Amino acid sequence: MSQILIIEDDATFAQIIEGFLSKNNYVVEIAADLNQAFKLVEKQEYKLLLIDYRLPDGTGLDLLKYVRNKGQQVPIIIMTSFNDVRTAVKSIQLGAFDYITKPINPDELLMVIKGLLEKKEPQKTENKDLIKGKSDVSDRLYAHIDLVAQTDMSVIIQGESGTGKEFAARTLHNESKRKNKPFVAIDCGALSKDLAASELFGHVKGAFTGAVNDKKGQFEMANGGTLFLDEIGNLSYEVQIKLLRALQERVIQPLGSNKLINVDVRIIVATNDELNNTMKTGEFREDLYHRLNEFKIIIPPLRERGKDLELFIQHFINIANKELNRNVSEIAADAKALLLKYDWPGNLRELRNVIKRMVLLSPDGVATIQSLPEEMTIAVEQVQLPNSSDLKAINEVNEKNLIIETLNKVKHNKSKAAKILNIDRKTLYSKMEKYSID
Ligand SMILES: Nc1ncnc2c1ncn2[C@@H]1O[C@H](COP(=O)(O)OP(=O)(O)OP(=O)(O)O)[C@@H](O)[C@H]1O
Repeated sequence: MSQILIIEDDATFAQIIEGFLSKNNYVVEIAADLNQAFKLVEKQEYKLLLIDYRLPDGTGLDLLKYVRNKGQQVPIIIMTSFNDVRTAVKSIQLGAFDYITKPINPDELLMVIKGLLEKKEPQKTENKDLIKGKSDVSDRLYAHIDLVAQTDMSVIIQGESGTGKEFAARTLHNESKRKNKPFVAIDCGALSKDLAASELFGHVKGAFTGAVNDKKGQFEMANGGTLFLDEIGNLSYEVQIKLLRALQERVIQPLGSNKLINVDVRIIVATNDELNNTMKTGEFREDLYHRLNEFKIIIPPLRERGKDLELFIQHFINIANKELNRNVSEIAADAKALLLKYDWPGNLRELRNVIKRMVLLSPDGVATIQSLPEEMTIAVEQVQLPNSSDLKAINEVNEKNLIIETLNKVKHNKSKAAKILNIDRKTLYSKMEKYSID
C-alpha cells in the first residue's frame, strides 16, 4: 500500500520527488491533478499527502478541505511558491500540518516528512521550548496570562496564524489549578461539520451511520481540565448551540443518547479573526461569544514584537541545533539583516521553519544568506516601495516586482516570461539589466 500521495502537475518534478522519497524507503504514488487525487483518496487512506498549491483544476486547498470534510486526519503538507506563502498560512488554518516553499530542498522535505510521520504528535509543545519574550507587548501578554490562569474564566485568544495561540493556551493550563488534569486541544478547522458534534460530545452506538461503537467526546476526556478549541469560528451553528448549553449548564449529551453527563471543563478558544465580524453576519452566535469572552488575550504578530524577534531566532537555532545535530553559532550579517527585515506573515511557525531549514543547510556552523529561501529577499524588496509621490519611481518598483514575480512563476524561462508580460525578449533583457535582476 502506498504511504505518500504526491499531487503535482509538473510531471518531472513529481518524479524527482518520487525517486528521492523511494530511495528513503517511502512508497509513493503520484496524482497529476485534483480529479485524480479525489479518486485516489476515496479508494485508500494515505499516511501523508504532499500537495502542490497550484493545480490545473483548482488549488491544493480544495483537496485539503475535501479530505478534512471526510474526517481524515492524515498529515498534509502544502508545497507553494514563496509568493503564495500567505495562502499557505491559510492552509494551516484549514488543517494542513505544514507547508514547504519551492524550490524544494530535498533534505528539508525529508526533514518535514520525517517529523510528521515519525512523531506521534508533531506539533506537541513542551514547556521547556517556550520563551516569553522581552518586549513591552510580551510583558503585557504574560502579565495577562498569569492573571487569568488562576481563575476559571473562559478565555478567547486572538491572533494571526502561527503567533502562538496554542502555546499560550497550554501555558494558561499549566499555570492553573487544573494543571494535573488533561489539556485537550481540538482544531475545529480540521473537523468536518458532520463529525464535530460527535467529536466534542461523543455518541452512542447507532446514533448515525458509521457509529458502530459508543464513543466518548473530548468534553468528557477533558473533564476536570481544560478544553482548547482552536479556530472556534469554524463550528457550525448547531454545534455552537450545543457548546453554549454545555458551558451554561455544565452538562453534555452524547449524540443519540438521552443521558446527561456532568462535566467540569475550562474552555479556552482561539481565533484568527475578530469574531465580531462573523457575529455581525450571524455566523457566530452572540450569546456564545459573550459566554466565551470572559477574558480576551490578543497575541501580537511577530512583526510587532520588536526585540523579541532576535530572541526567537536564537531560541529556534538552539532547538534546531539539538534536533539536527548541528552547531550553528553565527549568522552572516546579510542573512541576519534579512531575518530582521522580513515581515513574517506566518509568524512564529514560519520563523521556526525557516530557522530549521537554515540550520540544516549550515553544516559548518555559519548561517549564510544562501541558507535562507531566496524568495525572502524578493518579498523584502517588494515591500520597499518608494515613500513618495514620485510616480516614475513607484512605477519602476512595480515593474521590477512584476518581472521578478513572473520570472519566478515560469522558473526563469525568459521567453515565457516575456510572453506573459507582453514585451519582447530584448526588452525583457534590457529591463532585467536596468533593475539588476539575474
Ligand atoms: N512562546 C513561544 N516560545 C517558543 N515557541 C513558540 C512560542 N509560541 C509559539 N511558538 C512556536 O510557534 C509554533 C506555532 O505556535 P502555535 O501552534 O501555538 O500557534 P497558533 O497561533 O496556535 O497557530 P494557528 O493559528 O495556526 O493554530 C509552535 O509550534 C512553536 O514552535
